Amino acid sequence: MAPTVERKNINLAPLKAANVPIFFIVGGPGSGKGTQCDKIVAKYGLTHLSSGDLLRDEVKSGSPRGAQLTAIMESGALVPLEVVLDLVKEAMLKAIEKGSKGFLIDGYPREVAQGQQFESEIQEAKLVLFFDVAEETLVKRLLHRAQTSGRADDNIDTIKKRLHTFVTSTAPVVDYYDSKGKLVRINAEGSVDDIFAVVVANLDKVTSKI
Ligand SMILES: Nc1ncnc2c1ncn2[C@@H]1O[C@H](COP(=O)(O)OP(=O)(O)OP(=O)(O)O)[C@@H](O)[C@H]1O
Ligand SMILES: Nc1ncnc2c1ncn2[C@H]1C[C@H](O)[C@@H](COP(=O)(O)O)O1
Ligand SMILES: [Mg+2]
Repeated sequence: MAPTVERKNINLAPLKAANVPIFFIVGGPGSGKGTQCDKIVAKYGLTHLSSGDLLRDEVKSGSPRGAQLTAIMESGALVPLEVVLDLVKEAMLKAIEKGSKGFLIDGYPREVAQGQQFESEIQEAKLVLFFDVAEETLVKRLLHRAQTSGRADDNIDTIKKRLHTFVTSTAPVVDYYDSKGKLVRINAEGSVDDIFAVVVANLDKVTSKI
């Protein structure tokens, strides 16, 4: 049963007024979103917000909402839109207070409605970076990560469910932003550095300096 979602009345004015660039980072589980975001942050100084990390922090906080999230995340399903969007908004506002010059929203949107709601309430994404990786490679990477990550969802059963969720719910996000001319499809099978070179070539096209 989805958690009853208490909506928070979040004042977005400071975020909207800042009007900083926002990039959505999309890709299957294990596609390298976090890895590439770390490198983008080091080069451009943007703020990296991983929706998965924000949810794991909420779980760690011991809040009643966090307890409900654990079961959903371990099942490989998506957390309700309202929950994850409120967490992202709150984190963005905190970062704006600290002078953020822009955002990498990693792991969001995971369904088209998420992207539409974010963009209607906050602002449009400048670009959507999609890290395109074959399922076989994703599974190999996640099973390797499982050896050290300690993540409850890094196990073959949950990995398979997360892959199914990606295909059914998130793949349409790729088509949606492609149809809007916002998608950058990046073959992310190669080395971290080779992929990052393609990321930089695309980010530099959009903003001479972010
Ligand atoms: N280009 C690459 N080649 C090989 N391994 C990679 C590459 N990019 C990332 N990895 C490794 O694959 C695993 C998953 O990477 P990462 O955590 O960045 O993916 P993610 O898309 O953020 O995954 P999740 O959605 O599960 O958070 C990590 O162990 C990472 O070190
Ligand atoms: N944007 C999201 N919407 C719904 N659920 C989400 C979102 N981002 C993360 N989640 C849940 C479902 C994922 O399997 C887990 C872990 O996310 P990850 O980006 O793989 O760390 O959290
Ligand atoms: Mg990640």
